[in-house]
Amino acid sequence: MVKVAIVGATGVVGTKMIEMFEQYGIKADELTLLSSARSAGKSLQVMGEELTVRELTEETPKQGFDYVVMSAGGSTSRQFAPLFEENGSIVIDNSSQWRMHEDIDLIVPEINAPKLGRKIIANPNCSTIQSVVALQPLKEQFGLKRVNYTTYQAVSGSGSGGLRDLEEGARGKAPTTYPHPIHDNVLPHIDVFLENGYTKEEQKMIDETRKILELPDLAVSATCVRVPVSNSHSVHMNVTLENDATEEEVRDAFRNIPHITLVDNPENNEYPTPLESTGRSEVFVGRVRRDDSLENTFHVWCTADNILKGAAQNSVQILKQIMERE
Ligand SMILES: NC(=O)C1=CN([C@@H]2O[C@H](COP(=O)(O)OP(=O)(O)OC[C@H]3O[C@@H](n4cnc5c(N)ncnc54)[C@H](OP(=O)(O)O)[C@@H]3O)[C@@H](O)[C@H]2O)C=CC1
Ligand SMILES: N[C@@H](CC(=O)OP(=O)(O)O)C(=O)O
Repeated sequence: MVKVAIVGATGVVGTKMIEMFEQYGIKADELTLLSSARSAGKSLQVMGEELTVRELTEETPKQGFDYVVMSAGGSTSRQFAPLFEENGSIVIDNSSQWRMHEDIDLIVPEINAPKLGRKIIANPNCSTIQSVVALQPLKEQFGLKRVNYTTYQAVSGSGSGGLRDLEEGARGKAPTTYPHPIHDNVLPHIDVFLENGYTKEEQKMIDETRKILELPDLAVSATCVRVPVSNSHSVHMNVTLENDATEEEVRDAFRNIPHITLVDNPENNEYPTPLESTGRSEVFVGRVRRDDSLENTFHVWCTADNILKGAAQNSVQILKQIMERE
């Protein structure tokens, strides 16, 4: 009897998580949907069945779940993930709370697998996931020396509040999630500002890239920007390789990888866009070109569905990876 719980089931990520369970054929004999008191009692359709959402309380972890997938924010994960772990559950956590802890695995299934030292497994930051998926073949074929990211992040990354600010902002309503209007605007500000002048989102991209790619000394920098796009993040990567390559060799590194789609025909106006990435499982790359201002350096443009590959899909892939191993 396999018991699975989804915490944050009513959120933007949680709702997609339910769809991903179906798509990835996750077999649960008992599925429990959890939220805060706000949504408890609500009904959600899961694989043709109506399930009632229940409130997550300190008693819930004692119910003996085998697997728990959490996407309910950092403070909920901080409080509850260890309680689930103590009660024997394997927890896949979508928040940034545990990612950089030394004994916590930070997993992108196309790149690495959990060692399961701890029963909490962290799902990386959304912009980082799509970026490392694109960087991995370059690392394998040419070696990586340096990466500079600039992101163009969709409002769905801020959950239902971000989507509301964009939609209602178009009708002149003041924002409640962002400090400035996002409609007709661009904000060089995602997550909180740190003492070093970077935002936490930028620092997450730097730290998590090094951890996932197992390159602790990789030179990485990032500027993260919120744009008035509903869904799918775009990342511009300026990548310096250890060994030089031609533009075509860099493009070839992306070809024939099932989870990467190369779209790079500028002569026909063909390149990845967030609109085309939405609803798709792969990471898209294109606009590959040499950066003549630095040795062995290339520009790569990358888009992906931040709620799918950046969150729900990656978490469910981790769950499947673990279930198939056990
Ligand atoms: N990998 C990544 O980069 C990403 C990670 N995330 C993570 O997932 C989280 C949720 O994102 P998203 O779905 O977009 O946000 P939403 O605001 O759309 O949804 C939040 C969900 O969390 C639930 N929740 C909030 N507080 C509690 C609580 N105390 N106990 C139980 N449930 C609670 C909400 O329940 P209710 O309906 O009752 O309010 C709701 O289901 C983020 O905060 C982030 O940590 C999100 C996007 C990308
Ligand atoms: N920060 C991401 C979403 C998110 O929740 O990220 P994290 O899990 O790293 O806090 C965005 O706003 O697009």
